[in-house]
Amino acid sequence: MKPFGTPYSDHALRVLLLGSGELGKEVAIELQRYAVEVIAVDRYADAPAMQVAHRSHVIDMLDGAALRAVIEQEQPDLVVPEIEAIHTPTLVELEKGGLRVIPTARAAWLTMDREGIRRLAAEELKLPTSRYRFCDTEAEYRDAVAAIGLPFVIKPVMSSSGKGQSLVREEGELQHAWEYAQSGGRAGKGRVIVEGFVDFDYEITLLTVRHKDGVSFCAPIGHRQEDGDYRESWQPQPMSPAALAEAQRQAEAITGALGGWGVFGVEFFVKGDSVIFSEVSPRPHDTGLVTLVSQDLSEFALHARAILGLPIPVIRQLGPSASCAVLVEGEGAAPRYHGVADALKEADTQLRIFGKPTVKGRRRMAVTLARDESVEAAKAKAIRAAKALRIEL
Ligand SMILES: Nc1ncnc2c1ncn2[C@@H]1O[C@H](COP(=O)(O)OP(=O)(O)OP(=O)(O)O)[C@@H](O)[C@H]1O
Ligand SMILES: NCC(=O)N[C@@H]1O[C@H](COP(=O)([O-])[O-])[C@@H](O)[C@H]1O
Ligand SMILES: [Mg+2]
Repeated sequence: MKPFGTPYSDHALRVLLLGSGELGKEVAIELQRYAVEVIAVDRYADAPAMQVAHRSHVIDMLDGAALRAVIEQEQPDLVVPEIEAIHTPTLVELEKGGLRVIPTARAAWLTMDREGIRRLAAEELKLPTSRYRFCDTEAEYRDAVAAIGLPFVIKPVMSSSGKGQSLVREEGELQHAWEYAQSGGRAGKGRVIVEGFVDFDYEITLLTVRHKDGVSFCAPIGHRQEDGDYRESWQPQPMSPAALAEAQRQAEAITGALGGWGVFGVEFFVKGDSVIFSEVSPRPHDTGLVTLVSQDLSEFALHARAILGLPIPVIRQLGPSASCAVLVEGEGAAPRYHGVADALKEADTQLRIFGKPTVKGRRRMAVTLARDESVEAAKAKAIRAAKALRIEL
């Protein structure tokens, strides 16, 4: 890596963020602390990370030509994907020509699509997963359902935050779930995965950092999901030593196979001592927002250090902590936030408002963060803070 430089100069260390949501905003802030020049890209203007970046571009990141053009124009030292929905074959091509993609272009390519990562995890690495089938047509879907049985989960192969995802418990829900998967994905109609429902005691994200000196794990993060999207997360999630060791083994296997440097959010279902791999993000994870208060180095600070080739000698967990996502539903632009003072009145409480410019449907707009004597108390406090907020559309 070349020396650290000065933004706006010809020797600036330049990072191009592909995706500029709430997670990218925190990564941008952490990179700015090292005077890295940050260029934020997303599909719409005034996205959260664009508001703290040195400059920004609005492009369709699924358009290979548009993606190539912005990278050629900006000549970044590092390209940092922040979402899945990117034309990753273009990143693979450009990497061959010397472009550095975080963690690797292959990792971004394999995880943009549920099929790539599921086949790597289950078929190559033999990690335990739910039963699964991929289908392109409604007839194949009906066959998959017959093979896998009820209940099952259906998801578009390209989607995140639960978009297009349904849990199907009864025959009568089959048709609607198929139609929702066809309309709800980020890249339009097409292929879906049908997964057998995993009956778990709890689920975790194991933040795994691959950096110049090896692999570090954060304490496990527990979370609760609704409609495939996270509502609360907490750290540390209590686990048996056997389950934690097994989760770490699988996380090391999957992140090692993906390679490169950076933070990975490895998701598992846990029942007793048995640990089932679900999926992995080769980047900071939404449930990891809790690390903004639960660790001395948040997942965003860790990502910045890892990708810049800096050391991570220790990660300090600061005690029981929680985060609560603040969602709004409706339609409008430039929302107003009421009750901020109320949300912050309790000790050890924090808030991040992302500054998303518009809402259409349901959207995560902010997160509350809290620490307390126990994970339960921290969670209750973060929920109270979130309830104190009112978003006016
Ligand atoms: N096979 C399954 N069995 C049981 N629960 C599941 C299964 N698949 C998904 N879920 C539930 O739905 C949640 C979201 O699923 P998943 O992580 O695959 O979706 P996603 O859209 O990729 O979400 P994100 O991008 O936010 O991680 C899981 O955290 C879990 O609670
Ligand atoms: N589970 C993935 C996740 O949380 N991704 C985060 O949400 C943003 C998209 O939000 P939006 O849908 O409100 O634009 C992404 O840019 C990323 O920060
Ligand atoms: Mg997930």
